[in-house]
Amino acid sequence: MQALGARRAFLRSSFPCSRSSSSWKALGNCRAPSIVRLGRRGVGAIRSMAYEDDVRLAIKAVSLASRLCQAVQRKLVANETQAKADQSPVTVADYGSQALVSWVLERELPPGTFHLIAEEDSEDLRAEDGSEMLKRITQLVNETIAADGSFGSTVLSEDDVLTAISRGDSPGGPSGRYWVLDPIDGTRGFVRGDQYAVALGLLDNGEVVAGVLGCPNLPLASIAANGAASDDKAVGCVFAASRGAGTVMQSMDGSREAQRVYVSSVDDSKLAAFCESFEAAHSKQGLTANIARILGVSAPPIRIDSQAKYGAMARGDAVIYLRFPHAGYREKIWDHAAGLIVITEAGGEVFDAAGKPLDFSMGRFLDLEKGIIATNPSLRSAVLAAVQTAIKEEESALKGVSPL
Ligand SMILES: Nc1ncnc2c1ncn2[C@@H]1O[C@H](COP(=O)(O)OS(=O)(=O)O)[C@@H](OP(=O)(O)O)[C@H]1O
Ligand SMILES: [Mg+2]
Repeated sequence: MQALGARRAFLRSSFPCSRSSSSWKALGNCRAPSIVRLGRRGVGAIRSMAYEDDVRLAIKAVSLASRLCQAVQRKLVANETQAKADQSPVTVADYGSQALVSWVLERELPPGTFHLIAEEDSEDLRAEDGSEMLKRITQLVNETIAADGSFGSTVLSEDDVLTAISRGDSPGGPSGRYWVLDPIDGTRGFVRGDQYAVALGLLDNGEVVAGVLGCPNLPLASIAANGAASDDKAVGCVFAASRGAGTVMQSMDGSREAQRVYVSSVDDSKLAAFCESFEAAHSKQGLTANIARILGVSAPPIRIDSQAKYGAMARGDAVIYLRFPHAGYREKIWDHAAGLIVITEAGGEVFDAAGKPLDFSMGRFLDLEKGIIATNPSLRSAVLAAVQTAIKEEESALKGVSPL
């Protein structure tokens, strides 16, 4: 059995102290919180300390998985893609990412406390024709662990990899702690060579309390549609947030220090930029264009795959996020858990088309009213009103009657 002291020692050796002045870095100072340092942040800051170790561990797990994904994306070969039952592409990286995150969390968390809700399962890999892919995944996982250097001479067997992937089958629910993982969110973007995210959230009694987004292909510089093109071409961002502690962004390779990021405070919707899914099949782009028209938004939409959108918005690249899946689609909690807290801790709000908060307490799915919206508090009521007007117009058009 692993002692808690040993776990803390691992986390500290994995995330050495930093000299940054950001409040997040204060959490990494390897000292107990003092009442003086908490200052006016008060109870919020105290609550955040409850998830300090969890966030460090999540950053470690997501960073490892992001490195595996980045390596695979850079040399993606055709035979590493197979069709899932729903026809979306799944690659060795999806499985490798899930295996790594699951393995790291299980290894470091106190025994009996690890529960994971994750997108992939191991069924296809256990079938006879999955054996080549399993071999390749195991090799990738072991290469990533060896290159990291902080796990000694650990080597995972194929069985270890299958077990780690299978751990993601938790049903979730309203009580207890659940980790929520999308090992590659935006698989289509990943395969296309565009944006994707490794998204890991933590639920405590049905609420998202911490989240980390690894965005290996996202530029560190702003991608705002109307911003000047940056000379900074570096990519690879990690966003981390926990309740009451704010959101930070750091570079994936550790070359740039973590900095606090904030949702834009723009309060005139005409000056707002909005982001949405890259894939028209994933969100109604006609509806979002109408919402933008009602709001007077003139900037073109920023279309990016995955929860990289939430990360980009958390640092101010866009101030409105709109997602309206076509009829019949049920949202999964792993597509929004990490992104939600990255946005809310950066000062934004996330809600559905009825203005209600998202409910993560009902298992693997979110049941919500028609869509997901994020923006800042100043724009909330205008955006919600525009969404509701546009939905009414859409419904009327479908019925062939005037909305008035
Ligand atoms: N039909 C349909 N409608 C709505 N959403 C769907 C649909 N199919 C898939 N998905 C989910 O969308 C996830 C990708 O997120 P985005 O839609 O934001 O990105 S993208 O535009 O697809 O690139 C994507 O996440 P991954 O499966 O992890 O890639 C899916 O969970
Ligand atoms: Mg996803």
